[in-house]
Amino acid sequence: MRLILASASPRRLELLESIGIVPDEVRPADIDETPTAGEKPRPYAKRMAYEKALATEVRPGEIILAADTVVAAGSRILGKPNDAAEAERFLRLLSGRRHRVITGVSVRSADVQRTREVETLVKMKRLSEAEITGYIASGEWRGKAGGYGIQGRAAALVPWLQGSWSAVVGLPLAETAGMLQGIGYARSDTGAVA
Ligand SMILES: Cc1cn([C@H]2C[C@H](O)[C@@H](COP(=O)(O)OP(=O)(O)OP(=O)(O)O)O2)c(=O)[nH]c1=O
Repeated sequence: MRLILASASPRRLELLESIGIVPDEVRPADIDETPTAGEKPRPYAKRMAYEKALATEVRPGEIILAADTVVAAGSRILGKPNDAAEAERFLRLLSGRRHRVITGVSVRSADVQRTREVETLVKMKRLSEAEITGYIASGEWRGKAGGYGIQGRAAALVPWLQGSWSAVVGLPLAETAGMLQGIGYARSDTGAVA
């Protein structure tokens, strides 16, 4: 089986490789990411992962893997900020609060598609003005849901989380490995030990 990672996210590729799963090809999916009216973060993340996998052509012998990560502040969906001002608004919204990070994952073969979502509770400390300014200046908010990356400087802003760290970074590894196995992908397909 050939594994096709339908994602442009460098984090997802690194996470997969960290558990010995090396995609044979990376084929990013381009879909409309607009939420439907009143759509809640959890169903939205699941739908996005489903649609990314569905939008990617699958040939016999291939497995498509796609994911989508959003930050939820209450029922508000925080995606990737468009600019520094929006990233700053997101940080102010999350400051001192518990919030949820939801990652949808979808796997698809020529015969079947399975999709699920994983939710993690994250506590962000109350941020000082200096912390907000410094973080925005670092540029690390770019391309990251909610405007922060827990794998970098923002680790200093998150005292705890409950759930899956890898899901926050972009791919819940235990769940993804299980889903890949369930759809017929063996790690030995990559030459690594099964
Ligand atoms: C919350 C958080 C998100 N992120 C990243 C993971 C995702 O790359 C990104 C959310 O954007 P996504 O839309 O999920 O993914 P993407 O646009 O980067 O890539 P693709 O759609 O092609 O798969 O936010 C972190 O790296 N660290 C974090 O702590």
